[in-house]
Amino acid sequence: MPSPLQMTCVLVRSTPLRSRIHPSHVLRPTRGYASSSSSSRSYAVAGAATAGAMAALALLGVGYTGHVRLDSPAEADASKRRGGQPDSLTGLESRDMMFQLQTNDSPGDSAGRQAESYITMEEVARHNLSQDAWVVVDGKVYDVTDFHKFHPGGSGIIVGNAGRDVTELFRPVHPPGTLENNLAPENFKGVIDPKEAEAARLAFETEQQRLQKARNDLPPVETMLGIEELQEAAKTCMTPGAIDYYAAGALDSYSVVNNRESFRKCRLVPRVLRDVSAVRPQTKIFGVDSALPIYVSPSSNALLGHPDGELNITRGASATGIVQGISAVASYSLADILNEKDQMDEASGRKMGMVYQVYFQRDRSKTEAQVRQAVEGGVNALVLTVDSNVGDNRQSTEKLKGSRFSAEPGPRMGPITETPTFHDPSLNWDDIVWLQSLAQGLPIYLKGVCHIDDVRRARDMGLAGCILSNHGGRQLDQRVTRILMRIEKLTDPQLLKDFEVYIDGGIRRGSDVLKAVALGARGVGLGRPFLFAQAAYGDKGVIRAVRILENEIVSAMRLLGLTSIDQVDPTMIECLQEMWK
Ligand SMILES: Cc1cc2nc3c(=O)[nH]c(=O)nc-3n(C[C@H](O)[C@H](O)[C@H](O)COP(=O)(O)O)c2cc1C
Repeated sequence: MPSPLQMTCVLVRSTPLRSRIHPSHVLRPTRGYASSSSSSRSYAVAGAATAGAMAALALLGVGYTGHVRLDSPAEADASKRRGGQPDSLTGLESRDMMFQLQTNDSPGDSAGRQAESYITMEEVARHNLSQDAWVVVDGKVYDVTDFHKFHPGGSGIIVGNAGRDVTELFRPVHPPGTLENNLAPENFKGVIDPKEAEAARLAFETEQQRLQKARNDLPPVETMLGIEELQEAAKTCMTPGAIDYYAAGALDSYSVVNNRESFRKCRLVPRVLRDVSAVRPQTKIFGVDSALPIYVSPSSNALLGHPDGELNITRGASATGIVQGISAVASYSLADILNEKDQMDEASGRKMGMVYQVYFQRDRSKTEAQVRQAVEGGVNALVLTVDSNVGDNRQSTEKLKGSRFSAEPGPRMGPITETPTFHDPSLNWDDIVWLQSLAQGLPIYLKGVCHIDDVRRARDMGLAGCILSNHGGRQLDQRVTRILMRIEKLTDPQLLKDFEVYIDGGIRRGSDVLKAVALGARGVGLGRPFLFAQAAYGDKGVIRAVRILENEIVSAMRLLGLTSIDQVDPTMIECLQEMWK
């Protein structure tokens, strides 16, 4: 007969979208516990870890089926407080992910001995350095010292929050199983005092309730009339951290502001007395038919704004006939997104356009695996981003972390002094040949180019095109923001003959799109507008954003005397002299 404290919890995921946890990644709380292996300590760890896992998975909005024996009064009470059933969890159908927590230790009945085994937040706070980094997620403590260097979202976000409870930051952007897939059992250090965990859980829930209410109170999506209005609406139902992640620019955000300003400093010159009864804004982007000369610029962490994240964008892009760019560090896996695309293609009877953005990782085998998966998955083109070979340096983000998580100045030096270990800083032109060998003939575009000589070199290497971009002002601040001037210089008919140039950054109106096209762009990318739109209204927000832009593009085309996109030409734009200074 099993001991009352022999617990087996088997949780099985209900959606097929996420990746499978390998049996070797099963979390075994007792093995990883930092201190002694006394049974009372092991029990405390196992019990709280089980409770924490349940709460975490439920809060992630994922349904599970399974069972758990919670025979200790403390566990039963904790479960009741969470509104759960003390001895069973039943739920949605089971499919593809299994998460097991097991311990066979004998009971320890002393509350004193249990408390002894907890890790305090004070102790966690001592591990706040890049060479000694612990974090708390759902009341459990993890040592992420080795892992943070390889974090796809950058080392800085982890090191900047080392020594703290990161549940609120972690949960919205990581699918279940992330910790188990990336950390060894030894990295699990134990659990924090349930009182402290409870306080963190309550704070999290209060914030979730606030956000849910704000989401319910959003005005109907049809009332949104402009991209910036959509963005502002989204901010009302996002955490300050999420808003900052989407909106922030590097250092002084000079480039973010100037991306927007540069469009305002150009004016359109209409032609009159032309029959504009039938206007066709359609064009080809990345070799694919597109309803409009716009595409979704690949951007990470859509999940931060909405639980369906990038899938919202896939649905919205498919419904409106525009191309979706997938970030190499998207919050949903490429497999999930391709799966969603297949479903949308089947439902609509046409194939949506999709391009995959590549980062060169230090571990080339990972880059190779991603590229192969994208090519085999049927994407239309590869976009290699070449402007991000260091970690993020967003000052507003650093400040926010400080105020939200600690009053202490604490060492937050990740982004500034750490050598990035995810991005390969040795990336150079020779590597392009390697990417070409993997691409199996798919067109490759370079994203993040500004200098005319780099554009020429890309063309000479047989690439399909370049995206003139400063990464939405998120990388090198003060990087050239007069990108329209650059593109004008590119209106060398020979250069643009067989080579496509795109532009992104600060495009918020249909007139901005036409200005870029007038200066020689094949099309334009938008990053933040789609992130925010889906954050507020899911796929409906994405569709609304496209409809807003479509409406503006078509009406501007009529007013400019244009019936098709190829009629837009450089004589229809004047840029203010100050732009060229
Ligand atoms: C939150 C966020 C995440 C981004 N992630 C990526 C990324 O993973 N890869 C990439 O090439 N560009 C990324 N970008 C840059 C966008 O692709 C695009 O260049 C930029 O957002 C365009 O500026 P806009 O936001 O003003 O439209 C990101 C931008 C934002 C705002």
